[in-house]
Amino acid sequence: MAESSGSNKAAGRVGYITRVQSFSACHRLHSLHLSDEENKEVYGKCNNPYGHGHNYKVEVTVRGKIDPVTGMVMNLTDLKRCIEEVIMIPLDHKNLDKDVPYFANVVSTTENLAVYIWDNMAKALPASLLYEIRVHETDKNIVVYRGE
Ligand SMILES: Nc1nc2c(c(=O)[nH]1)N=C([C@H](O)[C@H](O)COP(=O)(O)OP(=O)(O)OP(=O)(O)O)CN2
Ligand SMILES: [Zn+2]
Repeated sequence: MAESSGSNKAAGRVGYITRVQSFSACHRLHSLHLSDEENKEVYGKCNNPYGHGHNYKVEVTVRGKIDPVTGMVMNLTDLKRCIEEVIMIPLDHKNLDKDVPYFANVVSTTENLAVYIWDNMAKALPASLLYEIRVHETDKNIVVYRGE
Protein backbone atom coordinates (compact mmCIF):
# COMPACT_ATOMS: atom_id res chain seq x y z
CA MET A 1 0.00 0.00 0.00
CA ALA A 2 2.74 2.45 1.01
CA GLU A 3 4.60 1.52 -2.18
CA SER A 4 1.66 2.23 -4.50
CA SER A 5 0.86 5.62 -2.93
CA GLY A 6 4.55 6.54 -3.32
CA SER A 7 4.38 5.45 -6.97
CA ASN A 8 1.31 7.61 -7.62
CA LYS A 9 3.14 10.74 -6.51
CA ALA A 10 5.42 10.44 -9.55
CA ALA A 11 2.61 9.64 -12.00
CA GLY A 12 2.42 11.98 -14.98
CA ARG A 13 5.39 14.08 -13.94
CA VAL A 14 7.91 15.06 -16.59
CA GLY A 15 11.63 15.10 -15.90
CA TYR A 16 14.76 16.13 -17.77
CA ILE A 17 17.94 14.14 -17.32
CA THR A 18 21.34 15.07 -18.66
CA ARG A 19 24.54 13.13 -19.10
CA VAL A 20 27.81 14.91 -19.84
CA GLN A 21 30.54 13.43 -22.00
CA SER A 22 33.91 14.86 -23.01
CA PHE A 23 35.90 13.93 -26.06
CA SER A 24 38.95 15.22 -27.93
CA ALA A 25 39.10 15.82 -31.65
CA CYS A 26 40.74 18.04 -34.24
CA HIS A 27 39.23 19.82 -37.21
CA ARG A 28 39.60 22.62 -39.73
CA LEU A 29 36.86 25.06 -40.69
CA HIS A 30 36.81 25.06 -44.49
CA SER A 31 33.78 25.27 -46.78
CA LEU A 32 33.78 23.59 -50.17
CA HIS A 33 31.41 26.34 -51.28
CA LEU A 34 33.99 29.09 -50.73
CA SER A 35 37.30 29.90 -52.43
CA ASP A 36 40.54 29.53 -50.46
CA GLU A 37 40.64 33.30 -50.00
CA GLU A 38 37.03 33.41 -48.82
CA ASN A 39 37.66 30.54 -46.41
CA LYS A 40 40.59 32.43 -44.90
CA GLU A 41 38.47 35.55 -44.59
CA VAL A 42 35.47 33.80 -43.00
CA TYR A 43 37.19 31.33 -40.68
CA GLY A 44 40.51 33.09 -39.94
CA LYS A 45 42.85 31.04 -37.75
CA CYS A 46 40.33 28.18 -37.72
CA ASN A 47 41.06 27.70 -41.46
CA ASN A 48 44.71 26.81 -40.74
CA PRO A 49 45.44 23.97 -43.23
CA TYR A 50 46.82 21.66 -40.53
CA GLY A 51 43.82 22.08 -38.26
CA HIS A 52 43.55 22.55 -34.51
CA GLY A 53 42.15 20.57 -31.59
CA HIS A 54 39.47 20.89 -28.93
CA ASN A 55 38.45 19.12 -25.75
CA TYR A 56 34.74 19.10 -26.52
CA LYS A 57 32.11 18.62 -23.83
CA VAL A 58 28.65 17.43 -24.85
CA GLU A 59 25.53 17.51 -22.68
CA VAL A 60 22.79 15.15 -23.85
CA THR A 61 19.38 15.88 -22.30
CA VAL A 62 16.35 13.63 -22.55
CA ARG A 63 12.83 14.59 -21.49
CA GLY A 64 10.01 12.27 -20.57
CA LYS A 65 7.52 11.01 -18.02
CA ILE A 66 9.00 9.71 -14.79
CA ASP A 67 7.96 6.06 -14.79
CA PRO A 68 6.02 5.54 -11.54
CA VAL A 69 7.40 2.04 -11.12
CA THR A 70 11.10 2.56 -11.93
CA GLY A 71 11.28 6.22 -10.88
CA MET A 72 13.27 6.96 -14.04
CA VAL A 73 12.77 8.95 -17.26
CA MET A 74 15.21 6.48 -18.74
CA ASN A 75 17.99 4.42 -17.25
CA LEU A 76 21.18 6.50 -17.30
CA THR A 77 23.10 3.30 -17.95
CA ASP A 78 21.26 2.99 -21.27
CA LEU A 79 21.93 6.67 -22.06
CA LYS A 80 25.62 6.08 -21.32
CA ARG A 81 25.65 3.19 -23.82
CA CYS A 82 24.03 5.35 -26.54
CA ILE A 83 26.57 8.12 -25.92
CA GLU A 84 29.42 5.65 -26.25
CA GLU A 85 28.08 4.48 -29.64
CA VAL A 86 27.11 7.89 -31.01
CA ILE A 87 29.82 10.16 -29.60
CA MET A 88 32.82 8.31 -28.25
CA ILE A 89 33.36 5.60 -30.87
CA PRO A 90 33.00 7.82 -33.96
CA LEU A 91 34.40 11.12 -32.62
CA ASP A 92 36.91 10.68 -29.77
CA HIS A 93 40.56 11.19 -30.80
CA LYS A 94 39.47 11.64 -34.41
CA ASN A 95 40.05 14.17 -37.13
CA LEU A 96 36.41 15.20 -37.65
CA ASP A 97 36.92 16.20 -41.30
CA LYS A 98 38.85 13.12 -42.36
CA ASP A 99 37.66 10.32 -40.06
CA VAL A 100 33.93 11.09 -39.95
CA PRO A 101 32.33 10.66 -43.40
CA TYR A 102 29.49 13.10 -42.51
CA PHE A 103 32.00 15.96 -42.39
CA ALA A 104 33.59 15.19 -45.77
CA ASN A 105 31.30 17.83 -47.28
CA VAL A 106 29.79 19.49 -44.19
CA VAL A 107 31.87 22.13 -42.36
CA SER A 108 32.77 20.85 -38.89
CA THR A 109 31.44 23.87 -37.00
CA THR A 110 30.03 23.25 -33.55
CA GLU A 111 26.54 23.94 -34.92
CA ASN A 112 26.94 21.14 -37.48
CA LEU A 113 28.53 18.86 -34.88
CA ALA A 114 25.48 19.38 -32.63
CA VAL A 115 23.18 18.47 -35.55
CA TYR A 116 25.25 15.35 -36.32
CA ILE A 117 25.06 14.25 -32.67
CA TRP A 118 21.32 15.03 -32.49
CA ASP A 119 20.50 13.01 -35.64
CA ASN A 120 22.42 9.98 -34.43
CA MET A 121 21.26 10.18 -30.81
CA ALA A 122 17.65 10.46 -32.03
CA LYS A 123 18.10 7.17 -33.90
CA ALA A 124 19.75 5.44 -30.92
CA LEU A 125 17.26 6.54 -28.23
CA PRO A 126 13.61 5.52 -27.74
CA ALA A 127 11.29 7.73 -29.87
CA SER A 128 10.65 11.34 -28.75
CA LEU A 129 12.94 11.23 -25.68
CA LEU A 130 15.77 13.42 -26.97
CA TYR A 131 15.35 17.04 -25.83
CA GLU A 132 18.63 18.89 -26.29
CA ILE A 133 22.24 18.59 -27.42
CA ARG A 134 24.60 21.17 -25.94
CA VAL A 135 28.16 21.19 -27.27
CA HIS A 136 30.94 23.14 -25.54
CA GLU A 137 33.66 23.62 -28.14
CA THR A 138 35.69 25.68 -25.65
CA ASP A 139 34.86 27.02 -22.19
CA LYS A 140 33.48 30.10 -23.94
CA ASN A 141 31.83 28.74 -27.11
CA ILE A 142 28.65 26.72 -26.58
CA VAL A 143 26.05 25.56 -29.12
CA VAL A 144 22.56 24.30 -28.30
CA TYR A 145 20.45 22.27 -30.74
CA ARG A 146 16.92 20.99 -30.10
CA GLY A 147 16.11 19.38 -33.41
CA GLU A 148 14.35 22.38 -34.98
N1 LIG B 1 29.57 29.97 -35.19
C1 LIG B 1 30.78 29.39 -35.02
N2 LIG B 1 31.88 30.15 -35.02
C2 LIG B 1 33.08 29.57 -34.83
C3 LIG B 1 33.19 28.19 -34.63
C4 LIG B 1 32.00 27.42 -34.66
O1 LIG B 1 32.03 26.17 -34.53
N3 LIG B 1 30.83 28.05 -34.85
N4 LIG B 1 34.40 27.63 -34.40
C5 LIG B 1 35.51 28.33 -34.37
C6 LIG B 1 36.82 27.65 -34.20
O2 LIG B 1 36.69 26.27 -34.40
C7 LIG B 1 37.69 27.97 -33.05
O3 LIG B 1 38.33 26.80 -32.61
C8 LIG B 1 37.18 28.70 -31.89
O4 LIG B 1 38.29 28.89 -31.06
P1 LIG B 1 38.68 30.21 -30.33
O5 LIG B 1 38.11 31.42 -30.98
O6 LIG B 1 40.13 30.16 -30.14
O7 LIG B 1 37.96 29.90 -28.96
P2 LIG B 1 37.70 30.85 -27.77
O8 LIG B 1 36.80 31.95 -28.23
O9 LIG B 1 37.15 30.04 -26.65
O10 LIG B 1 39.14 31.32 -27.43
P3 LIG B 1 39.71 32.66 -26.85
O11 LIG B 1 40.43 32.26 -25.62
O12 LIG B 1 38.59 33.61 -26.55
O13 LIG B 1 40.60 33.17 -27.93
C9 LIG B 1 35.49 29.78 -34.61
N5 LIG B 1 34.19 30.32 -34.83
ZN1 LIG C 1 37.80 24.71 -33.71
